Amino acid sequence: MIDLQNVSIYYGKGRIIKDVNMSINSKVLLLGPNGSGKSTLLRAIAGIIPYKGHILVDGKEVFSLKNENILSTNLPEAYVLGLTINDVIYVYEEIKGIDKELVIGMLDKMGLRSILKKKVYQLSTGQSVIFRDVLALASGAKIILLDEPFENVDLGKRKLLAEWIKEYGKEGIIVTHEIDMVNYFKDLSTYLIFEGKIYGPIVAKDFLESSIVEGSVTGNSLLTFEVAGKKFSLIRGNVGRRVENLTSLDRLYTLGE
Ligand SMILES: Nc1ncnc2c1ncn2[C@@H]1O[C@H](COP(=O)(O)OP(=O)(O)OP(=O)(O)O)[C@@H](O)[C@H]1O
Repeated sequence: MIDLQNVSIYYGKGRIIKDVNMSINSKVLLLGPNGSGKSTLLRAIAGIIPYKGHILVDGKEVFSLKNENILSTNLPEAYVLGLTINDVIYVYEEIKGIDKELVIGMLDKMGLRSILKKKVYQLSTGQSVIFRDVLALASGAKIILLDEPFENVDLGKRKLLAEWIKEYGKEGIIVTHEIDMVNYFKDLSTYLIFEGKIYGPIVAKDFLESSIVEGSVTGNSLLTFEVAGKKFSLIRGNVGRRVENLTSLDRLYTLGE
């Protein structure tokens, strides 16, 4: 269970995350446009950056969790040391107990067995994203935080990756700014983030099937949110612009009627 209580995050004097409260005990989507604070929030939940308020993971403040409970797939040491993918898998198996056969099997299914002998810095951007996704998913972790897991991943590989994301880990947050990808997760609860404030949850299917109108709509509203001082509502039916037809999230709040 991830419990955020009055969480604010600052970079210098700028408050990027603004007094967020949310409780998560399943897998959820976190959607928001560029710069809205998605990665910042995820980093704080992972215990990487400081925050104000409380972030409790299964009742414990995230800062107090020991390193061995947390698996990061950032791999900076692997870059510096010139490790191969095989080396990294070996190290994670020895130290973190990840399922080596599962990792290799997943890479195989992605058509990426050939990367095993490559050094981490030799991977293409998409290969690197897939490898890090696979490491996280095969880690056996109960809670998995994924920041843009589909970025630079071929369209043909996205479906399989989405299936694994649904299958592995009991709880977690999947961050994306791609509305298209929400189609793979129609049953999941979805949170929206705009200008550091969280709105939701709304079921992903309802989100896709809703229309956006400007202003606060009572009665018919699935979710109301605020961007730059203006209120917008997601409503059922085909009154305004359908969310599923939008290509990107920044258009969501500029299309109010
Ligand atoms: N280290 C930092 N120092 C100062 N400001 C930062 C730092 N990292 C991020 N920011 C700022 O915080 C805001 C939120 O950034 P964040 O990376 O969390 O956004 P995001 O929602 O993940 O965006 P994207 O979809 O583009 O990845 C942005 O305005 C960004 O410029």
